[in-house]
Formats: sequence, C-alpha cells, structure tokens
Amino acid sequence: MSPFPKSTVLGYPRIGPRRELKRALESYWDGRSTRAELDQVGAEIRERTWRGLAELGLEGLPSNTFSLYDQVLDTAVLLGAVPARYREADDPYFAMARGTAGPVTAQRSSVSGGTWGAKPPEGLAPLRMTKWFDTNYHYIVPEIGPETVFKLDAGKPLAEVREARALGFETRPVVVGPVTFLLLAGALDRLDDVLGCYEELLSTLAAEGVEWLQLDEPALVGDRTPDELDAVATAYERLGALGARPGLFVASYFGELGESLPVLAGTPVEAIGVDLVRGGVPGADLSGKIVVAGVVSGRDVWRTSPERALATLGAVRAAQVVVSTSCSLLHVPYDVGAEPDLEPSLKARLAFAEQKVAEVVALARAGFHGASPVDPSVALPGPVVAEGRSPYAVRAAAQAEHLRLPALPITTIGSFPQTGELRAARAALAAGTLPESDYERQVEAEIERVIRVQERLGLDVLVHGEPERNDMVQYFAEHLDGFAVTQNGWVQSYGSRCTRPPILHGDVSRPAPITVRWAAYAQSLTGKPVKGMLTGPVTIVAWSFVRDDLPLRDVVFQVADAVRDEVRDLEAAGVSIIQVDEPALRELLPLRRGAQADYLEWAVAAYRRATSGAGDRTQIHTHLCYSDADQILAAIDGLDADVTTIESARSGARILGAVGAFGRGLGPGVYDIHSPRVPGADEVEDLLRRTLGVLPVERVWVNPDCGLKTRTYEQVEASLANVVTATRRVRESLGA
Ligand SMILES: CN1c2c(nc(N)[nH]c2=O)NC[C@@H]1CNc1ccc(C(=O)N[C@@H](CCC(=O)N[C@@H](CCC(=O)N[C@@H](CCC(=O)O)C(=O)O)C(=O)O)C(=O)O)cc1
Ligand SMILES: N[C@@H](CCS)C(=O)O
Ligand SMILES: [Zn+2]
Repeated sequence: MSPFPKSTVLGYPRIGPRRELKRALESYWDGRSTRAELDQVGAEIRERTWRGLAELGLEGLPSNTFSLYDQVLDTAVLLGAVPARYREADDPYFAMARGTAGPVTAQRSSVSGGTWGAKPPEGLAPLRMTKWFDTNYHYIVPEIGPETVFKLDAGKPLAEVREARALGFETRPVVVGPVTFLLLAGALDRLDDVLGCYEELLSTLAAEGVEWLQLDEPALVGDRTPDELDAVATAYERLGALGARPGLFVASYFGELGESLPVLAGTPVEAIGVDLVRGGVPGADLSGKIVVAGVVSGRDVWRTSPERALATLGAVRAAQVVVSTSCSLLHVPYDVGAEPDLEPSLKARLAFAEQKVAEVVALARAGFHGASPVDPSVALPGPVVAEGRSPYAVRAAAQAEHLRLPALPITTIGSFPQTGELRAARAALAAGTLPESDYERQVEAEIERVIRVQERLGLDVLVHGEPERNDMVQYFAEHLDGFAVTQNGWVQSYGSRCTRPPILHGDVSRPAPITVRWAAYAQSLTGKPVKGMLTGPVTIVAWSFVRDDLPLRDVVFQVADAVRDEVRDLEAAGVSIIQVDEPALRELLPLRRGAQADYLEWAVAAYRRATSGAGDRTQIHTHLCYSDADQILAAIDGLDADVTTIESARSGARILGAVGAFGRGLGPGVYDIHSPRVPGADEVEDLLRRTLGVLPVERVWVNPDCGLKTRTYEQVEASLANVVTATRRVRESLGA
C-alpha cells in the first residue's frame, strides 16, 4: 500500500464549466446525438478535471466522481441493483433515472424537447428521487427488495481508473459505501449480500493496481442506532480483513461522526475522512489512522481562513493528517474567475471549486504542528418571535365567502414551461441586445398564453406561470438588496438540471415590489382567481450561499421581512390567493436530532412572519416537494397555511395518511412532474379516490406535485387535461 497523498479533494463538479454535460445529456435524450457522443463529452470533462487538479498541485486525484446522472444510481448499477422492469429498456440507466414513455424501442425521452407525443403508451415511471442529506442535490433512491440479486459490475470505476492512467494519472476511485447505500435504500438487512460485492470490488481494484479506495459514508454523521453502528463495524471489519485489497479510506461529511467514530476507528480501515468545518477535531484516539481532514468547506463559497485551518490541522492527532475539503466540491461552482461582473470587494472574499483546490494545496504545503483550533466568532442569534393570523376557522369562512371555489379545486404549483424563446430573450436582455420593453412584452404574451391554456383546460385557481423567473430563488435574489448573483456559477441539482445559487453577503431588504406587476397583469386577464407566487424565506436562504458572520436564523428573518412586504403589496393589488413556497424546509433540518427542534421553531416562525401580514380573506398556500415530509409534519402544520400542496406522487402517496390530521386544505400531488411521462386520467382518478378515503372532500385540492417549468406545453396540456377529466369524474360521482 503506498502512502496516502498529502492533499486531496473528496470529489469535484462534473456538469462541466459551461454545463457541457447538461447540453450533451439533453441532446442525447432528445435523439439529437448518440450515446458515443455523450460518452465523449464525459471523457473530455474527466480529462479536463484531472489535468486541472494536477496543475493546481493536488496530489490525490479522485476518480469515479463523474456521473452521467447520479452517483447513488451509479452505485446501484455497480452492485447490480437494477430492478427487472428496467432491464429491457433501450437505456436501463436513464430509464431508472427518468422513466420511459412506452414500448421501449418506440420513442425517446426528453427533458428539454417535446418528442413524447400527447398520448404516450404506458411507460415506466422513474425511480424515486430525493434530497441528498441537507443539500440541494437530489439522488435516485435505489429500489431493493427481497428479489434483488446483487452482482458486481465494476465496469465504470475500472474504466475511469484506466482512462486516467492513460493520461498519466493514478487515481483513487470513489464509491458510495455499503452502510450509506443500504440506509438510503431502506435495506440495511441486505448488508451481508452487498458486502460480497464490495469484497469483489476491492479484489478487482487490487488486481488493477489501485492503491486506495474511497468509500463515502455521509450517513454516519447522523444519529445511528446500535444496530446501525453494528453494521458499520461488521462492514469495515469484513472489508478490512480481505487479503489483497487497496487501502480503505472511509469518508464522512456534512457533520461530525460522533458515536460512529470510535466504531470506525476500531476497524482495520486505514484512513478516515472527517468534516472539520461542521464538526470539531476528533477526540477519539486516531494515532493509528490516517485522518483526511476536511478543513476547506465544500458547502460554501467563502475563502478559508488559513490561520484557522492551520490551527485545526495542527490539533488533529493521527498517524498522518491529509488536507482535504469537507465534502465533495460538487456543491459549489467551478471558478470565481468566470465572474467578471462581481464586485471586486466581494470577489476577494470568494472561493469556488478551483480556488478551494488551491487552498487545499497551499495548506498542505504550509505545514502544521501542534496548534489548537480557533473558536469560530459568530454572533449569537436573537430571540424567536412567533407571529400568527386569525384562527383558521375565521379565515376559512372569510375565504369561502370571498373565493367561492368548487369542490376539489384544481390548480397548479406555479411555473409553466420555460420555453427556449423565453430563455433566449432573457439572455439577450442580459447581453443588452434586447430592450427591456421588448422583453416585458414577451413575458406578458407568455402570461396571457398560460392564462388562456388554464381557462381552456378548466382549472379553477390559475397561476401566471412564472415566465419572468430564471429560477424561483435567483429571481428574488436579483431583486433584493444584500445578494449578488453569478453568470456561470452553476451547481448541479439533479441530472442535467442546475441552479446558480445567489450569494447572500449583506443585510437583506426589499427596495421595491418584485412580483406585483406580473400578478396584477395576470389577474387583469381573467375572472378566475390567480395565485400570487412567492418563495419563502427558508428556501431563499437554503438555496443561496449565505454569509457566515450572522446566525442563519437572523439571516432568514431578514428575508422573511422582505417577503412580508411583498405579501402585503400583492394583497393590496387585489391578489386574493398567495402561495409562499417552502420546498427547502426539510432540507435545512439538522442531521442530528438534538439540533432539530430549535431549527424547526425558528424556521416556522420565519414563515409565519412572512405571511402574517395577510388579511383573513386572503388565502395563503404553501408548497413542499422532495421533502420526505414525514419527519417535519408538525412543522408543516405549524406553518398554518390555509392550503398545503405537497409531493406525494413519486413517494407512493404514503404521506397521505400522515397528513390526514391537518385541519386545513391539502393538495397531495396527483402526478410526478419530474418525468416526461403523461399520467392517464384513470390513474389520477384512482389516486384522488384513495386520497378521499383518507381526507374529507372539503379539504382536498387537486394539483401536480411541483411546478411545470421543466416540461413542454405538449406534456403539460395533455397531463392537465387528464387531471381535469379525472377530477370531474370524481366530482360527479360525489354529486359535488
Ligand atoms: C424546484 N427545484 C429547485 C431547486 N433549487 C432551485 N434553486 N430552484 C428550483 O427550482 N431545488 C429543488 C427543485 C429541483 N431543482 C431544479 C433545479 C433546476 C431546475 C432547472 O430547470 N434549471 C434550469 C436553469 C434555470 C435557469 O437559471 N435558467 C436561466 C438561464 C437559462 C439558460 O440556460 N440560458 C442559456 C442561454 C439562453 C438560451 O439561448 O437558451 C445559457 O445560459 O446558456 C433562465 O431561464 O434565464 C436548467 O436548465 O438546469 C429545475 C429544478
Ligand atoms: N412555484 C414553484 C415551486 C417549485 S418547488 C414552481 O412552480 O416552479
Ligand atoms: Zn416543488
């Protein structure tokens, strides 16, 4: 076993500095290019990454951190956990990720294009997708049942090792570890079986001459039961006992290992990765281990304080201390250098992936001995002040009188398809080649189109479609003081989809109304109610890179005040339903139970503050998605929204029973908008009837499970037409 390199990173962005992978994927999905062309783009991104890291002076280069869609899905494929129904698809990998439209050879799928007709034959639904721990990255949930037969397919990591070697680089493959993989799949009882595959992987890599393997175990930073800790011990005792194998580097991140650390330290693994940005210097005796010390944050965009990092590194007691990032750099953009328009004083405070690698290298070269860690000097948070509206019964009566909606009101979550024309127009506006007045006319024309589509389909509560928004967070950040936005700071959210998280660097305030003119315009076009559409304070903050000199809760309260100003102005402009989305409420939940209650208290208080200015007859909606909402049901209830729309289609409607206790309006999503697949009227009807088995009809709303911006009009119109048909059938049978 060769020595561990002195510096490394746990992973790197893979979408490409100019989102080359996004374009290649969407072109392949649209049938405009071949799999070979897609693979070529992947190879170019990997080569560029390895060369770039080596040129920056990084010693330990990772491989197999590239993925065409998702690293958890890659691990499922590695272990042979491909459910039988996907095996005959044209491309089983993307069928699992995105579903298929119908007979597997007949049609191609499409995120960006409209190549699936309005009436596709029955296809395969994709596997479930959900949030990766407390990040805005989404992974594909492996589906493992008693029938799953694990069988190693090491093709991908082996190919990447060989590909790097051909370029002159020795690399350390990275794979999701067995405990995290099985916990994410809800199948820890299959540990014995998957360990057989991991053993075979280790032998295969050893035969290939691979010196180190990184097994990612972020699940170990959460609260783990004694049985789960036993699984950690079993897994790494067994893998460690293997004769010919690479060195084992178990990487934890997103928090402190806590009770998992002594367990891991008691196994034969040679190296342990610890997140020293979110966690403290390990107290356990690691003198026999290599500690890969994550002192450069992979979760923010701020420069690392060299003094603080060196002091932390110097305090770690271990056989060797390797300088690293706190997690993969997947969660930050590529390069601050690609941002010519950022204020120089702000730019000087920033480090994206490339700058963070340079920091790791500089720290490793600086040397560090025997210092003690510096305390972070963050201000203490202010008190939480709970605010509220009138009791629900009072509001509900006022709203029923004012809105006069039918039973099972049909609505959508806000966005309609973002067309290529709109994106091109926004790009031209930014480049100064399209006058603002022309852009605004285009947005108005799109709003009118969206309103007419909804009227024609027979929806009850309309939306303006959000055509003016590049993103539900970035758009607000662009209109609030205290934020900066980037031109190229893309971060992968799922598959080919990316966001440019804004940078919240100062005190936040709202200089002028943001959405009012578009909402008022939309309402002027129709007699039906149009929902105003805002993003909530927790979500705006969760999906931004946030200043680290104030407690998070104080930052969220500043944003809540700005949202409250907007709610009041919308109401004053005659908007009678206002949706304040909080899809990230669950995402910021601390991974350790001990810190969760405090977070939920202030997050709920911030939402209530943002909506507390609304009068009784103004109906407040909220929306959550990807939430695994089970853990935060009480908090969702605490938001006190008049109507809550929530993802349930992709998670099999299991949430319904749990939210049955809510005493207010509820819109469980009746179909999954993340797949291009159009749901049939029968399946929507079936879901609605099952919903009505759990919830009283007066409380049920009918809506998709998230916004429609990633779909085409063809898909949206076909899907919503089926939703309307299904709802009308149910209404008729109820005599409603
Ligand atoms: C609801 N979700 C969101 C999350 N996080 C957010 N910040 N926003 C969200 O909506 N997290 C959870 C979920 C799921 N996540 C996503 C994330 C991203 C998308 C998505 O569709 N992203 C788009 C990019 C959106 C955007 O910023 N668009 C801009 C720029 C468009 C563009 O690419 N322009 C071209 C030039 C124009 C042209 O000629 O076409 C360019 O720059 O090259 C805009 O509209 O102006 C994506 O495509 O990835 C969905 C769900
Ligand atoms: N109103 C937003 C919510 C997405 S989570 C939309 O419809 O896109
Ligand atoms: Zn959503």
